[in-house]
Amino acid sequence: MEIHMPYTLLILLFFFIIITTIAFKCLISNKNKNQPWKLPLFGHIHHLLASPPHHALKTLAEKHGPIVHLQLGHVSTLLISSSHFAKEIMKTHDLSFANRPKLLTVELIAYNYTDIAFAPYGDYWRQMRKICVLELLSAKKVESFRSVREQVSWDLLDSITMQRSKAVNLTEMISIVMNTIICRVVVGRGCRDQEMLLKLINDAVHLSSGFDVADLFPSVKVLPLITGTRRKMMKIRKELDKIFDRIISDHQERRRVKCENENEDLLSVLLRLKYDGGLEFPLTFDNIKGVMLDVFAGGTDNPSAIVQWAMSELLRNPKEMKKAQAEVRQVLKGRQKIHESDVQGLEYLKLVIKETLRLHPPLPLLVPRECREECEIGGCRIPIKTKVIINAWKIARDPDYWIDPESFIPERFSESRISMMGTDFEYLPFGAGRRMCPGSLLGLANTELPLAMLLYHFNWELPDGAKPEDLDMSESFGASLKRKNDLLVVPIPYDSSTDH
Ligand code: HEM
Repeated sequence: MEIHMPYTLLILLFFFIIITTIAFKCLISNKNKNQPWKLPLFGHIHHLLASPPHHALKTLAEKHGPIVHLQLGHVSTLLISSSHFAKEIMKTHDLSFANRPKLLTVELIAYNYTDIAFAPYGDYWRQMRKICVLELLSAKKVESFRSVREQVSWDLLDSITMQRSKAVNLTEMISIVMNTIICRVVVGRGCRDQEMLLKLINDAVHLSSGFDVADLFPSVKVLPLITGTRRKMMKIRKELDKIFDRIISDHQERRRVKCENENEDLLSVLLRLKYDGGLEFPLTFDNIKGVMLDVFAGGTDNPSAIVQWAMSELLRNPKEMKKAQAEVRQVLKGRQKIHESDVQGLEYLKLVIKETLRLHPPLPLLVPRECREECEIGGCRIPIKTKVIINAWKIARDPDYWIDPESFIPERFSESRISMMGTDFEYLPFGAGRRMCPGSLLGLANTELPLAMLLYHFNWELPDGAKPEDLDMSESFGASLKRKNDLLVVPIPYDSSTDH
């Protein structure tokens, strides 16, 4: 049922929230000072909804300490902002925090939590995670899509070259590249309704950030009806479902004629597992759609954001840009086309990506966890169902762990052994522990080749003679941490003969 919001209802709702807010006054306890704080909640929610939440939460942590208990609406939330407490959550007590919170927005969109990212910790999640790690996103599987990445990167080269030194919208171009790669990885070729699919997923993930009013007041059942969240999510869900159904039936039709030696795309793997049987939880079509949703959501926007931020940082730091270009040009020695094997030797490029992930992690607050067994963190008892937000973005800019943390210095990783794979808790672009990202290999492979290609074939300038320091670096918090404004740049084709 849809309720079209009459104003009186809205006003009533507003007062209801204020009253419950006052009743639930936000208890913020600073564990460092061992002193409870009481602050009106509404101001904080307003800040969270108004500015990028990782910024607002950083300010909160600076004021109240690295472990803060806050009542976000009706949701009891633990905010973690230090490497020490991140390790407590994701290593020492990983099992106690292996759940995800239940969000109405996710329930509506992620096939009732039967995807992987939001499935509750338990046997079903373990089965799906195993399929993910062994069958869908293993190093061998990622490697098998090498030719897809090469072809799509070469197509990008052609479309930029055609612009003949006019300004190009790199944001749009990179998004298309990532969309195309992930469609071919999942379906074996371009998806029907590709653009619409990705828009819907983007809208869905944006609404599922956990900061939607309906998710902050889950016990107010009428809220999603009044705010329109339920209507919006149901609309997205219906459209998405239709597209996924068409993709699956097209795919089954095509696969009736099976070609020998053809690389198995991810949907083929899932359908094989469905029909071969033998799984403790036989896969339904909804389960398959849930996994596809995760792969599209994780595999499109995140790598796209990394390439855009890396290019933005290099444009703002010409010395580092020159160094990255010199490396790839030296390795390729004037060859016409870049291949994935060339990327293996690009040490500086990898440092650039690492430093980009430090300053601009696509998921700055990771994916929230939820406490499933009572435990003690920093001397506090954490009850079951407490939601946990880890501000990985703040930790990765903390002067306690990083020298000159706001500056882009890829070299900082050259001597350091800090890994991005969840063992060093001051640097967590892919999270850590049992629920760590299983798609890091695919995500990085999809990032490295297009970035190397951009650096090899072109020199880059900002339009209208703008200076590096003029480049706007504002962020927009959504499905992933993106540039607020599209990245417009002028490509100058690089002529290797001028180097000699
Ligand atoms: C390269 C960019 C990527 C980044 C930075 C990234 C980051 C993350 C982070 C921070 C988490 C939460 C980890 C935690 O809770 O500790 C996560 C979870 C997840 N990611 Fe990624 N991701 C990326 C690419 C991908 C790709 C390409 C896929 C799939 C094709 C993917 C699929 C997932 C899934 C399924 C989860 C949930 C795992 C679970 O709950 O068991 N990600 N990702």
